[in-house]
Amino acid sequence: MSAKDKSGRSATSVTDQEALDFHSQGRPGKLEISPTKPMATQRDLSLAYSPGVAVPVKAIAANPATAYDYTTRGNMVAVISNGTAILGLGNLGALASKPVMEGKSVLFKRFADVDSIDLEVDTEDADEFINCVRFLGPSFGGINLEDIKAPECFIIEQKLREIMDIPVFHDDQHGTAIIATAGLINALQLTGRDLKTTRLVCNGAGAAAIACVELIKSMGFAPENIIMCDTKGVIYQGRTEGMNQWKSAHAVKTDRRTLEDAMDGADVVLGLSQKGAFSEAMIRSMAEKPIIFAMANPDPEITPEEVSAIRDDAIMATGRSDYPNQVNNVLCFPYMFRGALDVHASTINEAMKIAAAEALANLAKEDVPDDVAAAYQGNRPRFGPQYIIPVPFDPRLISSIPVAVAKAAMESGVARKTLPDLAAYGRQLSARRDPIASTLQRIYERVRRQPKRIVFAEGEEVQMMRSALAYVNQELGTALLLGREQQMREMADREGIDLDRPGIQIVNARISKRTGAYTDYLYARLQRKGYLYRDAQRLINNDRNHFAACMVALGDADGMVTGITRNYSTALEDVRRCIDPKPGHRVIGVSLALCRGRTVLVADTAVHDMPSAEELADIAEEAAGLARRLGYFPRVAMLAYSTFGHPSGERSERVREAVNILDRRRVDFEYDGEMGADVALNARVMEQYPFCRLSGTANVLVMPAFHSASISTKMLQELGGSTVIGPLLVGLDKSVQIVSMAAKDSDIVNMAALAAHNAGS
Ligand SMILES: NC(=O)C1=CN([C@@H]2O[C@H](COP(=O)(O)OP(=O)(O)OC[C@H]3O[C@@H](n4cnc5c(N)ncnc54)[C@H](OP(=O)(O)O)[C@@H]3O)[C@@H](O)[C@H]2O)C=CC1
Ligand SMILES: CC(=O)C(=O)O
Ligand SMILES: [Mg+2]
Repeated sequence: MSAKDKSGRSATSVTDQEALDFHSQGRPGKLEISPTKPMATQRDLSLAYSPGVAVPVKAIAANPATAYDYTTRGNMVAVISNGTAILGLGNLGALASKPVMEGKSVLFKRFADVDSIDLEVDTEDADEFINCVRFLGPSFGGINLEDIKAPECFIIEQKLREIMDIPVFHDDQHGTAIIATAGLINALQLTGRDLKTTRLVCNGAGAAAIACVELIKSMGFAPENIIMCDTKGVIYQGRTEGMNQWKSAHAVKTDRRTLEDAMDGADVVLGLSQKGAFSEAMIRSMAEKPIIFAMANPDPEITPEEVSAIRDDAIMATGRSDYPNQVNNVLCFPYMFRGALDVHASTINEAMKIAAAEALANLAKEDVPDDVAAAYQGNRPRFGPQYIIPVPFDPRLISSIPVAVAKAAMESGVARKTLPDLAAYGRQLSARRDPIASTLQRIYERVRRQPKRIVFAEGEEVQMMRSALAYVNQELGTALLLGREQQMREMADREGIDLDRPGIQIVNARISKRTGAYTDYLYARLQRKGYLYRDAQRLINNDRNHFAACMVALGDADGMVTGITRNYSTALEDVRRCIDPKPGHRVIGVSLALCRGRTVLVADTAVHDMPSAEELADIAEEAAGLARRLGYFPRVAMLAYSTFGHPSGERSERVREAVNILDRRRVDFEYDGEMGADVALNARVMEQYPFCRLSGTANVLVMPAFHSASISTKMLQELGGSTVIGPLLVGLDKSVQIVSMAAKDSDIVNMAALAAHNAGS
């Protein structure tokens, strides 16, 4: 199975059911709001609310600029829509637009650490809409208008820009225009074209299309070389049907009347219209090395498969993430607002848009460093027809685009705050991205390059079936579902799960031809531990964890995931009966705790109850190794209740001795201790120990005992709002992951992907 087909399509397609489940599981929707200040004591209440809150109120009344210091305004953007042009789905109303708007808000946070809330305004009347939004200015640092149809969007945006003193940015217009222009600059360069003589057709004359054509013209395209089309065909001078002032501004003198006529001999076509609008004949009639941006969402005007079936000289882009060259405004709006907010910009002007387009275009030409390569679907892309624009997961976007935007805002006089050191600003921006999201993305991409056979041991459980399907749908490899076929099929039918999807295999232990081999293998391992042959036989016949682990041990599967029907330690015992530690390694559990853009690995959260000093040193080595494999530079803190000898105590001595052992082993990673968690995680506290050998706050925490590891990760999850992944099993000779009994589908798929990833390392 390959991760990409001929058109370069990668494997991120999802089923309708998966999309619905994703949105409905847990807390419905994709967003929640959480406080940033403690609200625990009477004092907190007095500060946050009456009487303390009166102080910032008066300060803001006296000087409105201080709202950026005392409230969320400076990092808060509203995503506002009336749902009249939801993606390319048309006018489905304000309520139906909510999933897209929540999605945009989440992308703001994920990609640029901008807080955002969606507001759906239930009117199609431009004046009513303007009246609703115009009074919201004090709440936000910026307004991102979304999926509002033309021509009302032009009136709405223009009016709001005039009356509001914060950036108002219609993403479908300008976000799209910036990305399309960046991609086009690069595609023109690759095909050796001069923008002054290039002939371009833009299909669609709505929000996105008009803005694209305007920005392209401002970059130097000749107006007479651009033909726009809409549902009525070519927009020519003198046309009266279906016109408005924004279309008229781009009407050209031409005899061409249809999209077919317009595309004949054209160098470039931009699709900002609807699914399937381009025919094969139209694409055939274009000039040599045509540039085709089919940007309608969710389905493009023509697919890359259709184009590659008829021509092999095209540069092709779509708005989707599962093909190369994703020309989508997600590459722009988070970073545009990041830069604008950070200089308290009063507006987003042409200079800022052009700066963003140029920065994006230039980024695609830069060499891709190692830590970035993994974001690129497993390949190190080189500037060329399949790579004209960075992908949304490129971690360099956050540190380059906002810098260009902020600089342009300062130079063009719309910044109300000056950033004196842009290089330092760039470095601060890098720290804002969420490292685990990139890490998981990287893991998925690596697995797609080398798909693996993972056995889902509890195959009769509905979560396991769903996870197996998702595993296969994401082209991570083959899912081997262990269980009784009839029971599984009945359950799958009831739940609407397609078990006949290529890539899913049902393995029935009772009728498997491998039962004998597994029993022999297990008996050979257990015969001197009090087990008879028939005991081994019973374990293989009746226990899915033993059967699955033997499949992995004997090479019939590459990895295994289990855990929802049996507690962690029981499942681990089952597995350990069949699989040994990797020679020279120790089996441990490592949890990944993700909180506020920071990821720490915590060990050992699964195996050692009260580790000795020697064992603690082993745990540090295993955890540092995992950190490295996940792409981190390990900085290991050996935690205790004391810090560097104070207060002294027997338990801390064990941790200190572990540090000495690591010294003697001359390990090749940073470590120090013993230290408290505050010293390990807080740079200011760590400064009080200038001799500490860690070059920054720790990203690997070795806990002194299982109970402290377990208690602290669970507290982080329940009280600290952290996401905790794992424990990941490390150190086994074969790849096995055990999920918690409460695991959701998405947790299981992540663990299956991690099992597949480890099977390859
Ligand atoms: N990749 C990206 O980042 C983005 C993609 N888009 C996509 O662009 C498309 C348009 O969005 P938007 O501009 O916001 O919507 P609008 O409703 O503002 O505009 C739609 C335009 O498309 C035209 N149109 C519709 N169907 C056809 C067709 N078959 N042939 C020619 N023209 C057609 C309409 O013509 P008429 O004027 O005659 O009604 C109208 O001019 C959507 O598919 C959207 O998903 C939008 C923003 C970003
Ligand atoms: C991507 C986007 O904003 C759209 O298709 O409307
Ligand atoms: Mg949109």
